[in-house]
Amino acid sequence: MTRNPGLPFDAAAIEALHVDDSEIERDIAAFTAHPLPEGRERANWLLEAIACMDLTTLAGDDTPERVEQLCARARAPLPPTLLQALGLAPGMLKTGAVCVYHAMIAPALTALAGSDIPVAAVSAGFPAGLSPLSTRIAEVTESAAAGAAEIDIVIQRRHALSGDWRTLYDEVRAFREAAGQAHVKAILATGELGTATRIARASLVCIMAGADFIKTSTGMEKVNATLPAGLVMLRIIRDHATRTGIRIGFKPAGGIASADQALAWLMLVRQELGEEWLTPDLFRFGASRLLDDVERHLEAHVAA
Ligand SMILES: O=C[C@H](O)COP(=O)(O)O
Repeated sequence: MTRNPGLPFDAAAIEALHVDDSEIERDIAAFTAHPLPEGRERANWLLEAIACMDLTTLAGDDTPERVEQLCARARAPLPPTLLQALGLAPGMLKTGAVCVYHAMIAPALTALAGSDIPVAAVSAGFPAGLSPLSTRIAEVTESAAAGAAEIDIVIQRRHALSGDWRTLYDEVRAFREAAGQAHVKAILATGELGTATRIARASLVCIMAGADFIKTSTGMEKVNATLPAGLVMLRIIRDHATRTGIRIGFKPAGGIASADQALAWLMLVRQELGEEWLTPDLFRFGASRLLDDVERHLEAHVAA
């Protein structure tokens, strides 16, 4: 996975960003008019969705046993018979990562020992990001020290809502430093940011501050991952890659529970960034329920 070195804070570049909400809605309407892949192509994309999935459990009643079961599923996401029917050898398919709260990092690491599946931990006051900055930084430090290879930090929405981009930049930069060698995914909570321009600016600020990935949502907002918000983020990632040559990852998360939703996200990323972005290094789904529906659709494909 590539590391984002970040850029110095650039107020002028942030203020210069304006995105027309109606233009985004229009572009999404045109995109959704295209049919989704069918047949074997559809099955192949669904397998890619599994490989790019951060298989997630973020519940107050999580236990080590539940996390062990999740990790077993991350190692072997589909039943052997289905895998075989799809032409894949045992062990050829795994999820991109397992995503848990800090308290579940240790059981996840134990359950994933010997595999190369990374543990991602949500952090920085997840899901609202409203605890003191020192507490949020310490949480990131502790999760990295506990062995999380990826840290999903949430931004404090009020900085974006009030246009305090410097404070947002400084905080994400501090999380980046606290994460050490771990990769940082910055969660924007786009459903709470209100406008396309704000989503674009928050995306750019997190990228400037050194986020390796930008992620739509925590899964806990009233509005989670939406295609219009995703489109805005993808275009910021594209512009950044054009200007700097640095590839930032993208993680839609929250409410993505059906195979058709997953396919739509994959096709949107392919349209905006190209197929080279559709690898676990640059693209992840954050999802707690998606795998069940993807499995059902693959079973139906094999049975057809
Ligand atoms: O980061 C991942 C999200 O919390 C997952 O949301 P979900 O439970 O709606 O799939």
